[in-house]
Amino acid sequence: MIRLEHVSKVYKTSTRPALDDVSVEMDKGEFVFLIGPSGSGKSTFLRLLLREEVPTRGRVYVSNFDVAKMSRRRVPRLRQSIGCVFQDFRLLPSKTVAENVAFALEVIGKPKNTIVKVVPEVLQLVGLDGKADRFPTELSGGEQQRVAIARAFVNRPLVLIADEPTGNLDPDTSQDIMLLLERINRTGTTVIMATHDHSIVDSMRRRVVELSFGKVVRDDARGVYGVGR
Ligand SMILES: Nc1ncnc2c1ncn2[C@@H]1O[C@H](COP(=O)(O)OP(=O)(O)OP(=O)(O)O)[C@@H](O)[C@H]1O
Repeated sequence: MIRLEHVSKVYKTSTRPALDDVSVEMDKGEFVFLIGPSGSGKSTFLRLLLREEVPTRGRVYVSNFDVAKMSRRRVPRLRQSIGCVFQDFRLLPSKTVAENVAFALEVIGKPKNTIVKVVPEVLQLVGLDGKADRFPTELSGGEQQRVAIARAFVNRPLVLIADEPTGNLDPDTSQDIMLLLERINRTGTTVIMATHDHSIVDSMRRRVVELSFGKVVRDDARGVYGVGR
């Protein structure tokens, strides 16, 4: 599903590689935590999957896309197969909950009758039925993140990338969001989550890929955040 082969990334303005000879494979339906200290290369890893950056060396494959080599014209199709959730939610403030989710489908040209059908379904899945007509400012942080997850998932992506999705949430709300990501993972969607949250990683016991100075220094099938540290 996802494969990096000897991937290095050196940004133009930097001497040290952000990623340094990374080879890793993630299968369909896996739930993977990407951990490591600030600056270890997690965001760079995720940006390469989305073709927001291209590697300096190596190959990146997502599903049947040869991501680094594909033409610019095909990039939107790659991005349609990857849903993204961020720490800061990134909702459109002038649109309601339902409109935020619907917008993700409108921009990829889905017909109106499909949108009218699937938006309520996904809002129910994330536990937001009844809040469809609220604006983001009228929601709690946890509810806003649920909208962001609904928006990322409504097109049933193959992969869901979550970059610090619980970074702005309290521990209880974070647990609720993790339950939701687990539920989405159970539908067969591969979930890759970058996080600094020790307790979440320790409680979930999923695959842990740890980066340090751009290298993969650990890859545990059912890992915890820190081993002997
Ligand atoms: N656009 C860029 N231009 C130059 N250097 C960059 C750029 N983006 C990241 N870097 C550098 O690449 C390295 C890896 O950064 P990256 O953002 O991937 O780390 P991270 O693990 O996601 O960190 P954090 O946990 O703080 O988000 C760092 O040294 C960073 O300064």
